[in-house]
Formats: sequence, C-alpha cells, structure tokens
Amino acid sequence: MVEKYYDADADLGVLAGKRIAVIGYGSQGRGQALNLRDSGLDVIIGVRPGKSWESAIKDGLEVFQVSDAVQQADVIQVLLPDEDQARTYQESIRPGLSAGKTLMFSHGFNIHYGQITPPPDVNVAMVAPKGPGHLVRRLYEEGAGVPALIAIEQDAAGNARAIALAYAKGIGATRAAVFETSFREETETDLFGEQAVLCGGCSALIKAGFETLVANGYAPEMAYLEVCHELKLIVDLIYEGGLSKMREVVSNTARYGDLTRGPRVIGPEVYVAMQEVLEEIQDGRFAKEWILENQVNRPVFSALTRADEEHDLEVVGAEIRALMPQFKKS
Ligand SMILES: NC(=O)c1ccc[n+]([C@@H]2O[C@H](COP(=O)([O-])OP(=O)(O)OC[C@H]3O[C@@H](n4cnc5c(N)ncnc54)[C@H](O)[C@@H]3O)[C@@H](O)[C@H]2O)c1
Ligand SMILES: CC(C)(O)[C@@H](O)C(=O)O
Ligand SMILES: [Mg+2]
Ligand SMILES: [Mg+2]
Repeated sequence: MVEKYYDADADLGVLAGKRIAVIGYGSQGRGQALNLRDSGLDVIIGVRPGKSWESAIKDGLEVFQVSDAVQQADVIQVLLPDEDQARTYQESIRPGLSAGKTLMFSHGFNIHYGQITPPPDVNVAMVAPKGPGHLVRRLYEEGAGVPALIAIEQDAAGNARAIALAYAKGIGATRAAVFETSFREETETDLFGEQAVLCGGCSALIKAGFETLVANGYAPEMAYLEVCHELKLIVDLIYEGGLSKMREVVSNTARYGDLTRGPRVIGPEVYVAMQEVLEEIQDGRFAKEWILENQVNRPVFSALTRADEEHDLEVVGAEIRALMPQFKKS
C-alpha cells in the first residue's frame, strides 16, 4: 500500500527557523512560494533578472540571484524548467550546497536520468503537486489544496521526510492528500501521463475529432463546441466522481455510445502505442531526445508548436471564446 499523509501527519514547526529558497518563479514557483509565505514560512526567491523577477517583487517577495538564494537557504526547491536545471545546478546551486541542507524538486527528471548528482551529505527530496501551479495557488486560497507526491532520494540528515511533509503542508497539499513514491516512479508516471493522456493523448484526440467533423462538412464552430469546449465540463464530472458520475449525468444515449464506441476509437493499436511511449520513457530514450533537442535550440519543439498554434481548432476556438464574457480576462 502507498503511504498517505494528511495535515495531522505534517509539522510546519520542522521548518521553523529554516529559510526556503524557491528557485524559479514560473508556474510552480509562484504557486508554491506564495502558499509557503501565507503558511507563515520564511521563503525567498532565486531567479534571473527579467519577467519572473519583476513578478516576484510585485507579489512582495524577496528576490535574489540563484546562487545568493541558495547560499542563504536551508531548503532549496528547484522549480526551473527541467531542461535548464542541470546547467543552473552546476553553475549556481551546487556551490551553495553544504551538509544538512535539503535539495528539493517537483519532478524527478534530472535526478532519475542522472543529469544532477547531488553531494551525499545533503537531503534530496521531492514534493510534486499533481496539478498546474496556478491551481496550487487557487485551491490554497480557497482553503483546499492540490494533492502531491513526496519522495526521498537521500536522507543524509535523517529529517528529509519530515521536511518534505512540512513543505507539502506549507503549499496546502496535505489538505488534500500526499502520497509517497520514488523518484523513478514519479518521473516515469508523470512523463507517461502528460505524453499519452493529459497533454499529448488529449490534444491528439481533440484534433482528430475536430478534423473528422470538419472534413465531413460540419461547421468548425460546431466541431469546436462539441469536442473541445464541452470536454472540460465532462472532465469536471469525472474529476468529481469518476466515470460513474459522468455517466449518471449524461443521457442514456450518450452513455450507450460511450460504452460501445469509445473502445473502438481507443482500440488495441492505442495500447500498443502507449506501451511504446512508456518503454521510451523507461529506457531513457525520451529523456535523451529531449536533452539533445534543447542542445540544438529545439527545432522540433518550435516547428510542431507553431503548426498547432495555426491549426483551425485554435483559430476558431479563440474566436468563440472571445464571444463569451466568461472567458474575458479581468
Ligand atoms: N507546470 C506545472 O504545473 C508543473 C507541475 C508539476 C511539476 N512541475 C515541475 O516543476 C518544475 C518547474 O516547472 P514550471 O512549469 O513551473 O516552470 P516554468 O517554465 O513555468 O518556470 C520556470 C522559472 O524558472 C526561471 N528560469 C528559467 N531558466 C532560468 C535560469 N537559467 N536561471 C534562473 N531562473 C531561470 C524562469 O524565469 C521561470 O521563473 C519542473 O521540474 C516541472 O517538471 C511543473
Ligand atoms: C501539469 C503536469 C502536466 O502534470 C506536469 O507534469 C507538467 O510537467 O507540467
Ligand atoms: Mg510533468
Ligand atoms: Mg504532471
């Protein structure tokens, strides 16, 4: 059984008198840092000058160059993009590490694939929220929390788990639930999830549905509303109460179509492709590809991103959202 932790299992006092440096102030950095601060913890930001720096200052946080933040911190949470972590670690984080400090991550990529090898006398832990950073913040403000995974890679000082749990409490995760895993399991399941289902599988499924309807002469607006807009409403039901709740709410006609046609669309060939995608994660092929892609300035990433930004689904989607007041930015 996976170990689970809640508020009562975590003691914020473990971080009393300790300074936390959140390195990076993007999606996770901002969400986690603001929650830690509002939980009464001593948090500073380490980032390079630019938009993120300005944004942290505007939020009222103390901001330093990465090396200066690491130097003065007891707990260092690395929330840089995965592809930048190894270089910044060597240049600006490693020199500031010393015995008893705790180095933390929200994703295991660089530790698991050997891009970062911390010294043996520091704790190495993970607190990985299972959701995007702006929701880590929004749910905390609402008095709830995004669940998180913790993992302990090195327990040099004997307090790595207590620190990880206190940090998880500080960001609001123990209000939901915190599950213990390993760096390997988090890395492989997280990459698989985002590639095969959450981001990759879902985008491909939406595009396939949109393109099929449009190719058969239906209006792009109808196609967008059907396969993209309404998807969120259906996923919300699954999030709240599983497939069963979604099936309770939709019509019997939809439910029968779901049960009989869904497995035809996601048929055996999809299982074969998912297995291949998983094996490329497990044997390091995906990691190598992504690391090399970054070394040559991301040509594949850029070309594929541009092609999808210009897809009719995106064009018509933006037009439709502009018509609805609920999507107006405040
Ligand atoms: N995005 C998510 O919701 C999410 C969810 C779970 C885990 N994670 C993990 O969290 C970590 C951070 O991801 P993110 O999506 O929040 O990143 P991000 O791209 O949103 O933000 C990265 C931050 O690092 C800063 N930065 C980039 N290069 C830098 C450098 N060389 N020196 C100093 N600062 C630099 C950027 O300015 C920015 O503030 C990753 O390990 C990711 O896998 C992200
Ligand atoms: C939010 C996700 C997809 O779950 C995260 O894993 C990421 O890498 O951004
Ligand atoms: Mg991820
Ligand atoms: Mg994830």
